[in-house]
Amino acid sequence: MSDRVTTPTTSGLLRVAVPNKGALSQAASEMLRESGYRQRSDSKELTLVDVDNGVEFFYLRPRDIALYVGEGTLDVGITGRDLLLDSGAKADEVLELGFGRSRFHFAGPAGRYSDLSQLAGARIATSYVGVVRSFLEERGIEASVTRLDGAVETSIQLGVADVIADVVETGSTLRQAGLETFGEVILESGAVLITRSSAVPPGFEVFRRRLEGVLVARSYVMMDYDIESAHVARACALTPGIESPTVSPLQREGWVAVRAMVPRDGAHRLMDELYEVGARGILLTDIHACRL
Ligand SMILES: Nc1ncnc2c1ncn2[C@@H]1O[C@H](COP(=O)(O)OP(=O)(O)OP(=O)(O)O)[C@@H](O)[C@H]1O
Ligand SMILES: O=P(O)(O)OC[C@H]1O[C@H](OP(=O)(O)OP(=O)(O)O)[C@H](O)[C@@H]1O
Ligand SMILES: [Mg+2]
Repeated sequence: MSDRVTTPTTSGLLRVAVPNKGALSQAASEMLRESGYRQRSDSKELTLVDVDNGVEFFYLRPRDIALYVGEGTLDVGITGRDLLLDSGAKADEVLELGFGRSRFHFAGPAGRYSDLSQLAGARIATSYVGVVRSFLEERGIEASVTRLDGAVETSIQLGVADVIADVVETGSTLRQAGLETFGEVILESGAVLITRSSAVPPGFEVFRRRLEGVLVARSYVMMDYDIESAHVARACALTPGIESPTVSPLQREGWVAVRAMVPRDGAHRLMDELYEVGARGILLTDIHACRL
């Protein structure tokens, strides 16, 4: 990152685009709040300045965010990978944010389609024309693609399309429409942080590190325990921490206290294993923020 070019912004504030509504909006604002930034309290607010943290937030449609960032109008954005790819904007994904995960699929009436070769000559409805066209082109499949704004599942029932290509999360919308996916996943999506790698704005690294800190804080917990010095090596092998565990002497002769960050997943199993090797007073605590 350090070899990237930086360009000054006119206001001196980092200009950040945040989804104003939809599937990514709430989780994006929550993550920013956890990163120490002010967030709007009213969903009608369109912009918000956080002078103390050197950031100005613009609440925009997630589909438009990649365009603003790609053109350099805004410095940074949070949007979906599928929307970034669909836009063809010259913005780059720099961090996956761990929410808004979905898969992009072709789907048709249950039982009718099983293979992508059946797409040849089909009428495909989608809100993601860019993604679908490049997928078909790469495979040399000729089909007609129609752009719809949303609720694409209904287009088949209405006779406008034979097949749809859309975001699938739980699959319940497809099921309700009597549709099922077929063929390989077109792409795996999720919320991502984007910027222009060719012109990284000042203040971007601090912003990225704050969000990364939240990701780490969410996926790790702090583990503390006491153990006899004779067993500490075995215990530390189970809890190596990020750099290395902290081992401090206890008042009680021959015992030490150990502190290490451990992955949240499997932390309870780890507590069982630590108990087995002699650890006692084992505590798990949440981490609220972190810089590694
Ligand atoms: N269950 C979901 N439904 C829709 N989008 C989801 C879901 N889960 C994650 N996403 C992601 O959210 C982004 C699209 O956001 P959203 O659906 O809110 O926008 P939109 O379809 O343009 O607007 P709206 O649905 O409010 O008209 C995409 O990146 C998409 O992959
Ligand atoms: O697999 P599921 O959990 O059912 O979620 C997927 C559905 O959610 C989104 O619709 P959205 O509510 O954004 O409406 P839209 O289609 O009008 O964009 C998406 O377009 C699918 O229709
Ligand atoms: Mg939608």
